[in-house]
Amino acid sequence: MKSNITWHDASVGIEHYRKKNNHHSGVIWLTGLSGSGKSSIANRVNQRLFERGVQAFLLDGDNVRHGLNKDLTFTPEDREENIRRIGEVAKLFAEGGTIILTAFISPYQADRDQVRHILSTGDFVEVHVDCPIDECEKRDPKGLYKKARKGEIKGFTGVDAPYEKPDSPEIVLHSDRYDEEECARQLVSFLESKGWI
Ligand SMILES: Nc1ncnc2c1ncn2[C@@H]1O[C@H](COP(=O)(O)OS(=O)(=O)O)[C@@H](OP(=O)(O)O)[C@H]1O
Ligand SMILES: Nc1ncnc2c1ncn2[C@@H]1O[C@H](COP(=O)(O)OP(=O)(O)O)[C@@H](O)[C@H]1O
Repeated sequence: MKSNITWHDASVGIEHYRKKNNHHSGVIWLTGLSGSGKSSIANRVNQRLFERGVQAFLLDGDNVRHGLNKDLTFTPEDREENIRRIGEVAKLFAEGGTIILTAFISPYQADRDQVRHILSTGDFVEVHVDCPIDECEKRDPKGLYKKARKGEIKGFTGVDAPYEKPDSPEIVLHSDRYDEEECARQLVSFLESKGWI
């Protein structure tokens, strides 16, 4: 597979982009149950960064599954491949100087670790959007828990498929205790404290 493929180093690299943008670049990886608030929080953070002139971009679960990953299902193997591809895409964005926010359930620690390890140390921020399943189920913004409880969706995360909480995330957002605005504020101030922005 790997033979006949040559790596090309570009003359403009990650440090040039960072210098031009005047901020760090890397991957802000939000993980959590469906309905925990990943998309809402990531969207607000992206908006805040944009308003500050930061080169930021949001990759969101449902949208990626409509395009790049539309061939993938929700088996453990396909979720792994989903996260692997997203990780590679996120890495390219980071190399181009962007702060990329991703909002995927990404239920397996090993898959999240794999993404962490393809990035340079410190360039991957694992964000646990922590919300108890009963609260997620109460919100049920897309009616999917209802369907899963009725058996109309099989292998739904938190119902009949696992969610492995992050072992050591860089930050935990308690989206059951704090509203969207406050969770977004906490994440932005974390990025400030790390000198990313
Ligand atoms: N079986 C099953 N389990 C979990 N989620 C399901 C399932 N089927 C469809 N959906 C919808 O797909 C969204 C999750 O896609 P992800 O790409 O984030 O999932 S994963 O990271 O590969 O596990 C998820 O979106 P969010 O609610 O935004 O998390 C659901 O809307
Ligand atoms: N603190 C909070 N953070 C994020 N979303 C919240 C919060 N409190 C309530 N919500 C609501 O919960 C729902 C979460 O949906 P969504 O952002 O799509 O979650 P996910 O992407 O994790 O599936 C939205 O309707 C949102 O308005």
